[in-house]
Amino acid sequence: MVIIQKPKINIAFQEAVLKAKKLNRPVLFSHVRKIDKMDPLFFYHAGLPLYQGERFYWKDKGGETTIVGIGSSFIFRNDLKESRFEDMDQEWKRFIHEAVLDDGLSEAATGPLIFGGFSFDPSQKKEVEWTDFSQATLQLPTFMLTVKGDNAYLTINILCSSHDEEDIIDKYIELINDLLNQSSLLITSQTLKDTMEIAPEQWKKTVDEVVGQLKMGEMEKVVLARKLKVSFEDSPQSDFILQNLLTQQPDSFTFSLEVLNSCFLGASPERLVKKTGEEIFSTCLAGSIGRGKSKVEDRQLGQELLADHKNRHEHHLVVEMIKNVLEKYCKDIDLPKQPSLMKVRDIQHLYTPIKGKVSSSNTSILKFVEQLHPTPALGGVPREKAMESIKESEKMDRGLYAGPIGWLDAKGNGEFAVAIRSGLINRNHSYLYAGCGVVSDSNSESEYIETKIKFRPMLRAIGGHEDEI
Ligand SMILES: C=C(O[C@H]1C=CC=C(C(=O)O)[C@@H]1O)C(=O)O
Repeated sequence: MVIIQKPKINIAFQEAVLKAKKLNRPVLFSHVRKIDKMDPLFFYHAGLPLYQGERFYWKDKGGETTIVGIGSSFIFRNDLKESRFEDMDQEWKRFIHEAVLDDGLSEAATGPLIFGGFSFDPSQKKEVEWTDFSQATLQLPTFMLTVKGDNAYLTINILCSSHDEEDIIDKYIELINDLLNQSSLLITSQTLKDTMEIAPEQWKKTVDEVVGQLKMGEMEKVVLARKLKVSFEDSPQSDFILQNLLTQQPDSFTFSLEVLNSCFLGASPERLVKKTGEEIFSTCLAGSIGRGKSKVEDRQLGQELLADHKNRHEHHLVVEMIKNVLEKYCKDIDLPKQPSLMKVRDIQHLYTPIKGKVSSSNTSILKFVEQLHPTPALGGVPREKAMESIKESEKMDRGLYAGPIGWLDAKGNGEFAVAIRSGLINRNHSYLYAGCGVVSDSNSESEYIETKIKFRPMLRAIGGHEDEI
């Protein structure tokens, strides 16, 4: 059963081949077509086993856009500490400038785009479990499904060389049809062997020490994180975890980035930035409390959070910083005066959305990512001192946890979430991460409990139970 029809190609393809000849290097040919709607997870799963280690999944928070990539036509990596955002932006611009786009549809989130993540702190000493990732790792998928509302699109990205024949496109279409025809959504679960909190007592002591420094006025806020190590009988499949995240955390950004033998995935409530033409959206999310067992208790907890001085202070620092960045590049800033509540399954947060209009619409989203990361929701205030404190006191490599994860297209539009409520799968192990904002009146025991709550979404999704920690 053929699912996707062969295109009537195509002058554009011939143009790409001619360009490759002239430039004497491969040139990207990108073709987009509308297809019948399908389950994005089915598409992701169809990438196995051929494209194991070369897949990604992205669903935005409102569920308006889902983008899934299988196969990697090109992988952009960067390990430079200071300039990774700027370099990535330049490299992508150069690459896309030479490309030949056959995208008459030209819808956002279709056509050539790169998806991936940036590490939290490139100056942190890399731990072995993060070996497969660079400080910036973004994939240009070979096959990409975009689902927006009732519409679905397939993008095919081919790196053409001078001697490619036109029928290469037919071969790609045959391949994707074969993969889809052979696939089913039979996803196997996995058995957890062991769950281990890494040095929890030491972590509490560290929080106390940092609180001491905050009281002396050395800093205003530091976000401290810790990790859980989980062992499995066999190497866990990201498909299973992703399926769980999608059903268990429907109101979050859901992402998966498979690279070689690793997969980084999660369900984050926090947008870092979205850019659509001149419109910029960001989110201030900081200050947390659990969910109530009843509606009444839940509402009471929410009111308690809204009135809590410590949490309001933590939140205010994030609002100020994001506002300052947006004011540098945008006009018509829209910022509510008071935070509201964002409720997800296990936790509720203080939440302030912020938007503006960028003065120059060809400013790439990566400019905003560079300026915003890390906000004080993940780093602290002042930024540099807090980053040093995190590096010194956490004694772990956050890797992509708490970093920006998302996509950008040929026009520099896109969306990045903050990769929290996330974890890394590496062979038979999984590493889950959770952190919390520490201010001068923080209490280490309450912060510890807060991180326990923040582990829950991933722990549940990998097949574990919250009582295990
Ligand atoms: C650092 C995390 O959460 C951040 C985002 C929202 C609320 C936070 C808080 O209340 O501390 C944190 O700043 C995490 O989930 O690992």
